[in-house]
This record gives sequence, structure tokens and C-alpha cells, in this order.
Amino acid sequence: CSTDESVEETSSHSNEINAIVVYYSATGNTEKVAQTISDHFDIPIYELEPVDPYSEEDLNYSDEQSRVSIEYEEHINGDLEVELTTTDFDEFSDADYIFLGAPVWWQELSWVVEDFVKENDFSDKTIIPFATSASSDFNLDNLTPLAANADWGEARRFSSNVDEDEIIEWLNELNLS
Ligand SMILES: Cc1cc2nc3c(=O)[nH]c(=O)nc-3n(C[C@H](O)[C@H](O)[C@H](O)COP(=O)(O)O)c2cc1C
Repeated sequence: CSTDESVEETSSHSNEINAIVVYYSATGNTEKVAQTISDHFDIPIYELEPVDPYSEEDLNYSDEQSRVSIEYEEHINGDLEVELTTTDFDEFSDADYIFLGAPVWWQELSWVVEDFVKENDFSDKTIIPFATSASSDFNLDNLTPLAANADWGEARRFSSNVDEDEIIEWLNELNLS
């Protein structure tokens, strides 16, 4: 460990929080927000990956026969489960805050994150949901029942092509410690 590195570490202490970022992003927009959060606080970042990834065709919600359109029907009927490659992340148990990000799909956080929420124990943790979308806001109706013991922080939506400055401004306003 060189002297330079320890100086850097000390200077990032002002931002230090016990948190991780967990996200799903189908087309890269939410990933940029997730990466900005991780860089800002210097915290671990984990991507949620469906065992069966979504192709561009799968994501075509204008086509009634597309994967997302079919899954949406199953989702609202309560019989959809999208399997993830893993829901188990090293730094999860020590984190006080979990930044949880995904695209908005039909006014909710994409159901792809549901398995992660369902499979983990969020007692004594605060989930801070964030999303990107073309225009609509989102609700957490699909997620809050899956982690009843979680403390849900205020959710934040950004537009698909959000500027980094806007994300940093939000992070500063959160006043986490
Ligand atoms: C299946 C699907 C459903 C969507 N539903 C909405 C919606 O309800 N409201 C909205 O504003 N945008 C909607 N979008 C647009 C995405 O939220 C937006 O492009 C987002 O930035 C994508 O993030 P990503 O690149 O991280 O996947 C939808 C996109 C897809 C593929």
C-alpha cells in the first residue's frame, strides 16, 4: 500500500457510508446511474443478471407477443418469477443501505429485481430505490410485500439520459451517514 493510496482513502472518508449498489439494466441507462452512485461513495456495485437475458426483441413492449408483454400478464396475475444468476452478494450483510436500481417497466421497478428482494433479509437495512424511465414515475407495489422487514427510503426516478450532475445532487441531498 503506497502513501498515495492511503491519502486517497483518507480523502474519500467524508463520503464514507456502509452501502452497496444492486441494479438491473436492460439497455444501459440505469447502469450509468448505478455506476455514478458507486463511484461517488466508493461502494461495491452488483449487477442482477437474469439466467435468460432479455434480447432487444424480448423488450419490445409494443408487440403483444413479445417476452415482456407475455411476462407482464403473468406478473400482474402473480405467477411470474424471473430467475437470476445469483441473488447473494458478498458485501450485502454488512451494508446499512442498499441502493436498488432498475428500469421502469409499466410504472413499476422492473420485475427482474424481485428475486433479489425476495431472497434476502433486509432487517436493519434501508433500501433506496432508483430507476430510469422515458417519462413515467414508478411505484413499489410489486416489491414492498416481498421484503416486509425492510425500511424503504424515498424512491427516485431519473430520465433515461440523465446527467451525472443531477445524480450527484440527489446523492448529496440524501445526507446519508
Ligand atoms: C418492457 C418495458 C416497459 C417500459 N415501461 C415504461 C413505462 O411504464 N414508463 C416509462 O416512462 N418508460 C418505460 N420504459 C422505458 C424504460 O424505462 C427506459 O428506457 C429506461 O431508461 C431503460 O433503462 P435501462 O437502459 O437501464 O434498461 C419501458 C421499457 C421497457 C423495455
